[in-house]
Amino acid sequence: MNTELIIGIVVGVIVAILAVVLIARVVANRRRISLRDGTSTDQPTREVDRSGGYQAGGGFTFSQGGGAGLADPPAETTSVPPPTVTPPATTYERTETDGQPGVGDDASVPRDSAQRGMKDISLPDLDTPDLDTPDVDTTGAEPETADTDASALATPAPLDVIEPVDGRLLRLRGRLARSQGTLGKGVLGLLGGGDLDEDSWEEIEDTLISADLGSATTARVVDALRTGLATSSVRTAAEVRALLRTVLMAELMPDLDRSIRALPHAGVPAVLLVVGVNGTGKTTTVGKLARVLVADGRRVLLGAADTFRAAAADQLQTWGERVGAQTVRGREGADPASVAFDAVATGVADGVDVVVVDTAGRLHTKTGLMDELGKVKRVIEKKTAVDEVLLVLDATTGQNGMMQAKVFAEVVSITGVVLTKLDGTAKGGIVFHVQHELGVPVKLVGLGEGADDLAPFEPGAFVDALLG
Ligand SMILES: Nc1nc2c(ncn2[C@@H]2O[C@H](COP(=O)(O)OP(=O)(O)OP(=O)(O)O)[C@@H](O)[C@H]2O)c(=O)[nH]1
Repeated sequence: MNTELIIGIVVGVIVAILAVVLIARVVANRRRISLRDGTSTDQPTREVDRSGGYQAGGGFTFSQGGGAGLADPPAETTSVPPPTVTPPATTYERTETDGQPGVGDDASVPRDSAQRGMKDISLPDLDTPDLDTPDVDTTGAEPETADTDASALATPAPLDVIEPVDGRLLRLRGRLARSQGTLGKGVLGLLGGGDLDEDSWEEIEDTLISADLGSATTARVVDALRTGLATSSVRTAAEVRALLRTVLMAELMPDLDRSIRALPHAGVPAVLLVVGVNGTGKTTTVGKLARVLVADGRRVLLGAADTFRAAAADQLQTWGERVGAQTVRGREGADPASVAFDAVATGVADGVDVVVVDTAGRLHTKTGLMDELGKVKRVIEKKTAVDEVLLVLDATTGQNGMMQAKVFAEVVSITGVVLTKLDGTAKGGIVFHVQHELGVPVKLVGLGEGADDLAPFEPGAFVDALLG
């Protein structure tokens, strides 16, 4: 046997031994992963921000639409540096006091209103000549019973000063602190707590489910974590955190277009329809969004198509007066579609940049909701396209919120989600769930009752806040 052959055999044996050792390590890692030999999660290498640390780096991004549901990319974008103005403490009446809002049979009647019954909700007569009128200002079209009133800047209320300067999101630090507890600390604690056997993985699954990630997302996250831990040399708390961050980021679909289609196009205003169950924060969100748009130099008109509750229109008008946005409202109990139509017609005639229409979500059957919202959208579209349909979901309602989302998604084509009250829940996981279920991005988050407590949703900042 010559020397070369011997060397070849020796090298081959060494390579084979190394391969066997490597495979054995991977298999062993899959079975048992211990993080004890690294830095413990009890002693994190980075300083934990107990405040929650939700700090989106950028501002709001607006784009041109051209009709809700169109896949065209935005033609123009602009960023608004977030204002730092500290708003006056403003609290609005909570309409639900005895349970979570819902759609269908579980939707409860608000204590302050029962003005409009289901008999008023009928399918629209799309051939109504008034609604087909191309320009309400020249023809005097007045659809149905709208009896609208455009109340504008003439109101005596002083305008809010909304300064488009940095700092808004810094002020929102700490609002997600409770979410961290469950998702971030919970999962990181389990991952770093010692040997990961099947019981540990079940606990991790339970933690993710209880944070409202939903079963499908939870299964994917757990699978990705198991694979990541088995195939990489993750040992320290920092490495575990980095792996969890990567896995959660991937689940948040960071590449989705989260710009708000609020810029005018082809000489007509952008139209945003804001929908959702009563009490989720629709009117508040419309008001907060109007402030951001006005701060960006846009002329904004608000449409109070929530005619179910008189206080809702008052509330919206107050927001409008504070920021200098015109409000078109109807009389109590008026046909919401007519009010929406009048608002959009007024916006077109006045040459505003964006019309934001607030709607009622207080309907007791899915059919009623479908009739009303479908009608509102169709009637607006007789005037111009609806660029954005924002579904407002209350993050504190958890799975009930998901059920609402599905019902609304069946009724109108949702283009974005606003998740409110994230400041008051340990269930931030609904962000993951809702995006996967609806296939539309969470675009905005509400992090408090204050006028400036609305933030653009940024996956990276959100995950960082969850992980602490
Ligand atoms: N903590 C917190 N509260 C919020 C947030 N957004 C709205 N709210 C509060 O939620 C309550 C309901 O808000 P509204 O804007 O009236 O809700 P709505 O969906 O318009 O309700 P209806 O007009 O009854 O259909 C109010 O007390 C708001 O201040 C948020 O992001 N965080």
